[in-house]
Amino acid sequence: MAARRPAGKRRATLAGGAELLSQGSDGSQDGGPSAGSGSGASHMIVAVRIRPLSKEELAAGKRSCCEVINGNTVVITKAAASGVYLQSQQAKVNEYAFDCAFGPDATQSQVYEATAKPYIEDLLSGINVTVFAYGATGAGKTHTMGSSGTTCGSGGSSSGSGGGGGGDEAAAASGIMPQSLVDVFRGVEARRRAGSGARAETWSVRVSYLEVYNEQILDLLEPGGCLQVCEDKARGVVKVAGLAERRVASCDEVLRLLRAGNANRKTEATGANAVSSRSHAVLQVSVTRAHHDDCGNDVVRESKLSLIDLAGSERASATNNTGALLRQGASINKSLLSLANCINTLAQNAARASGGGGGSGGAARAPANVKYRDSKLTRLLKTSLEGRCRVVMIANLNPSHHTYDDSHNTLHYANRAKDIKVRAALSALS
Ligand SMILES: Nc1ncnc2c1ncn2[C@@H]1O[C@H](COP(=O)(O)OP(=O)(O)OP(=O)(O)O)[C@@H](O)[C@H]1O
Repeated sequence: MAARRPAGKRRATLAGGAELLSQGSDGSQDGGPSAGSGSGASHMIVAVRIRPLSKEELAAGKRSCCEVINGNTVVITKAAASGVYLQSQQAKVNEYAFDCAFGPDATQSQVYEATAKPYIEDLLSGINVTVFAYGATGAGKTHTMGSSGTTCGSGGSSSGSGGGGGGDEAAAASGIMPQSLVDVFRGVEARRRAGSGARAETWSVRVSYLEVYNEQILDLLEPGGCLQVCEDKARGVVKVAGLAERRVASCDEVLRLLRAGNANRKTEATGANAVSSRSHAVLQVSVTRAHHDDCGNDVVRESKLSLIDLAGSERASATNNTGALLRQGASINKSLLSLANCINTLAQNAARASGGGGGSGGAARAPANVKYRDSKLTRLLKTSLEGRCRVVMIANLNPSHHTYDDSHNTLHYANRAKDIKVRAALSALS
């Protein structure tokens, strides 16, 4: 389903040393997840998912303003105001092409298989992988990520048979998180069996779960005070000091932790969603492989899968929020705005590095400074966005013509994100 990449790619280097893969002069895009494996160059995969209108929305007369064509293009239409004569008020149709796009009938497993699934092998080879869901409030991010923590059944057990058809079906119905976890444990188990010979490999999986709420980082597994982000520049890693990590042996165990963590997560009923996530939630799954090399030295390699359910972007006028909800909304929007700014700067730097403009007027200029420090969210995502990582962004849309502006903004945002190129590298040895 992902668009394939034609030849003719160019490379450039970002501030901070991240290597970018620039867009071809013909505007062609790099390949989708299926194109990336090992430590080769790849870009940020951007997918769009349009959720179905609910019965209530249909009964209230809401109609869809966007559709998917050709498996990768979203067409969004702004209806003309009735009885208008001005050109500016007439119907507008815009088209945006992505790596893949899913309409309201797409299943959870179709979305997973075309986005995150191909990168699980990369994770097990030592490459960091980040998947995040973006979109307005009520657009379907939590549904897509499966972050409400449904079961993955016996298919997710690292010590199980690897079969567990019923469990697999349950996971497949439950979004990116459970489906990724099933494949992580299955892959670890396969490698454990294959590597249990001469080199005495050991594998372990640990998880942490945090939220960024009102610009504070809070541990969802062991609630307490606010935590600080710290950066190990030498190793190019960002860490959260004091964050609890639990060693886990199965997918079901992770989902139990996820459900317990969700009980601590901030959700509220807003004007736009009855159960609106008011924080950005980050589930990190660290996979560690330890073995002896040919000289008998201990070698430890760790890679992280970061699964992120962002809080919804929202317009105060649409949500009718007041007081604390309004302040939360402002904080959510601030961090999403700083994420958008980082994405814009990275995209401009990529365009400049390729001589493709980005406002530079031709000659390549030094890359602009990317303002990761503007929010906790961008500080956390720094290493994910600037390279050494596989990144998947799934932009979610509520198709209602009432939320046209939100959907159009989301498409615009996702379209910018398409231009960020990241290069995966084997994670630093720990
Ligand atoms: N693909 C889908 N198929 C069926 N129902 C969906 C789909 N996506 C979302 N929904 C439903 O739409 C509603 C809003 O979805 P969800 O809670 O995932 O939105 P959200 O983007 O996470 O919102 P917020 O940012 O406010 O937390 C929920 O009732 C959810 O079950």
